[in-house]
Amino acid sequence: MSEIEIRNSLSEPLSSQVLERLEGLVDPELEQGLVSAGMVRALALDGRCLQVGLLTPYPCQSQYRDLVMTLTNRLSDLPEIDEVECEIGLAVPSIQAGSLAPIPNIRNVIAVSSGKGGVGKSTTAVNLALALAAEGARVGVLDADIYGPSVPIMLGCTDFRPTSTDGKTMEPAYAHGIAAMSMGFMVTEDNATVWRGPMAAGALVQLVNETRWPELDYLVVDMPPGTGDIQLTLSQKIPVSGAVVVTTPQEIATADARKGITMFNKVNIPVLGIVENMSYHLCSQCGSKEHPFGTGGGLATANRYNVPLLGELPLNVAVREHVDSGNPSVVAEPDGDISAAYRAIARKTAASLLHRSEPQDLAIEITME
Ligand SMILES: Nc1ncnc2c1ncn2[C@@H]1O[C@H](COP(=O)(O)OP(=O)(O)OP(=O)(O)O)[C@@H](O)[C@H]1O
Repeated sequence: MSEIEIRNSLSEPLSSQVLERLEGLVDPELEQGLVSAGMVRALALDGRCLQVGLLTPYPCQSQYRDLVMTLTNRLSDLPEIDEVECEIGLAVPSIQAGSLAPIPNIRNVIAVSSGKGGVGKSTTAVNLALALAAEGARVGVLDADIYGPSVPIMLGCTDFRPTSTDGKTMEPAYAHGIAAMSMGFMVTEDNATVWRGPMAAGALVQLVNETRWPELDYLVVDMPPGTGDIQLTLSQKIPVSGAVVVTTPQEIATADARKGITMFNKVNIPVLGIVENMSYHLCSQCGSKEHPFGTGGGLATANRYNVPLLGELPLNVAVREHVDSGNPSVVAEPDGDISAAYRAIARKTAASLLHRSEPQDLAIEITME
């Protein structure tokens, strides 16, 4: 990460003592001390109150409270300090993997893909998008699954029809605090299924470019399943910053996930990690953990390609019921275990994007904690 200037009005030796303590605090996803991670931006003393300004480069709002508590504990034993005030802001850098021009207003595009159909790619994409938003980011979702667009149902906006105010671009739908665009808003499934690969890919590229996206930290793209021409064309025509590969644990699914990783490697798109869906099932009778689709396929694939395993989701009837009703688990049960698992995946995905590429520019926004 590039050298970052700290607005520091503390005098020595207090300044060194504070910086040393802040460096001793290691961000769990960036695996660096707060100073080396570039998160410490401002230090000032107002009487005996130490003011600390932090900026995180990835969304992690649910971690702020713990961070502030740990930080306060670490700093308040210094004799000059009675109180610590902490401001935390989010500044997501734009990561561009290839030579394609960025889409206006969109800092990062994250593709969610699966080698095999039916593994829960759309469920993961929608929950990942909502989890990134729940962690503080500005998020949109593009449903590129042209032959089976499920995002309108999953976000509960099937009746939405795009309109245009300038005759050139379409307004996206807004649901649960995120922007969304889907071919499902415009064509019926029956129409789309007769489209050939190049026509479908062309229509999707047009859809992404002709949507009036608001300012977004992340656009999550729910890719069509598989690794054929349409997926390859999309990966080459949309400036994807990184890809998440969804799989179930069994061999037949992980074999297809491997094909997905190979495809992204071929087009130089960093694979941010693997999500293993339907990893296990908790028996509703006795609570025991069962593995209907085997174990360890996601981890083995992650290890083989040296990419992170971003998380494992259980096979849980609530996950299906939530997306079927247009209220994905992250918004239906924000304090539940499944939501926590998706939020952890969101933080890891965003951090993986930082690990795998060099940031290019930074937008700064400060909020009060
Ligand atoms: N963890 C889970 N637990 C229970 N049901 C799930 C889970 N994940 C997904 N499902 C259900 O499995 C079905 C397939 O999921 P989804 O549509 O997300 O898969 P997909 O990989 O996008 O499929 P397609 O290839 O058709 O696009 C849906 O009915 C969904 O509700």
